[in-house]
Amino acid sequence: MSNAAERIVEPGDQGAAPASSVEEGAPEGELLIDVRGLLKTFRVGFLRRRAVEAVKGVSFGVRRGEIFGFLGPNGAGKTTTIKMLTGLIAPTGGEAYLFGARVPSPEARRKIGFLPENPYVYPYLTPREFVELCGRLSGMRGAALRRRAMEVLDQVKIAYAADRQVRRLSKGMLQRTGLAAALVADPEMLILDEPMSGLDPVGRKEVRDLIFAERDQGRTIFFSTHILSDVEAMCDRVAILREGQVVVSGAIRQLLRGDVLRTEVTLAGASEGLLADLVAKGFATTRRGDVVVVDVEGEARVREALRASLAAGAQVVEVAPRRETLEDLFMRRAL
Ligand SMILES: Nc1ncnc2c1ncn2[C@@H]1O[C@H](COP(=O)(O)OP(=O)(O)OP(=O)(O)O)[C@@H](O)[C@H]1O
Repeated sequence: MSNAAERIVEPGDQGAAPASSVEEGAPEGELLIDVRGLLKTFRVGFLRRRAVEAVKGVSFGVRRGEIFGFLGPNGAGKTTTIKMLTGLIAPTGGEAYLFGARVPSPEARRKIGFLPENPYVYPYLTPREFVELCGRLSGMRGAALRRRAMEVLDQVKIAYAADRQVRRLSKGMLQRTGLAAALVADPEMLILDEPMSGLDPVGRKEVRDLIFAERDQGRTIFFSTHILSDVEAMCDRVAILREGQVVVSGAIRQLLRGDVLRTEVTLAGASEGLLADLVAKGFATTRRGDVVVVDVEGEARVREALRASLAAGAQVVEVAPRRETLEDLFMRRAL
């Protein structure tokens, strides 16, 4: 599929920085992140220097008020791109702008709350001390800082451990402390590198809700992940990265095919004879407990599967149309 709101980059296409980092047809709005043709090559090895092209001409844009997902498998270049955006490392080529200022920009950096991939939190500080320290580094002071620090610790549900030393916290608790630190200075935008990592299912849901709540408060959120369902459930727009390049970007609603791709027909009481007949007719069948699921492509084939099943005395438990998911798109485009 190709439409105006989707940009597809062919492998090897590392041309000059594009004139616009946002795909045609994307909603209007102030561009808070504007990445154009960003490149990063690392030199590795001591005696024989080898080049690792981590980011090979990445472009995308994030508008004010969006939740933007930066998606890609391990090693795709997400963290390297985020490090360049936040000024932690210098690009080898290309340009990136935050709030209209070319990075690295200390003024733009002050408007951002950043959660690194593995937040380093001083082990002998407590979450309260660490978050207050981050607030002080952002110019906050006194009672207002103390109040705000407790407020964000409470928001990320770590207030109960506010005075425990960080070295005694679990990975998920550390992640929450890092999130509180990103929020403390009331930033206009959050840049979160793998915010759900290390969290259990309840923790993931809480962080998802927190991201929605922050967006409702007017914050823009850019986060990286390799978890497709998080992106599908949360993001307005995405960029999918593979081997250092954006392979697909656009609005989730426009990227996913709205039409029915497949239908799953669930049968109870399907005899071995019926299963053999369905397989002979070219249907894929899977036994799940005491039911059988028949995977059907195309409406005419649904009727054929249903006719054969009913004629053989099976009971139809469910007929479920399946639309394209982000996982399907990812498989189609990113692998
Ligand atoms: N400092 C470095 N020196 C050499 N190579 C590096 C360095 N940092 C990253 N890389 C390489 O760059 C590539 C991209 O890594 P990066 O960490 O940006 O990927 P990622 O998409 O964030 O992956 P993950 O989801 O596993 O965190 C990888 O091949 C990685 O080994």
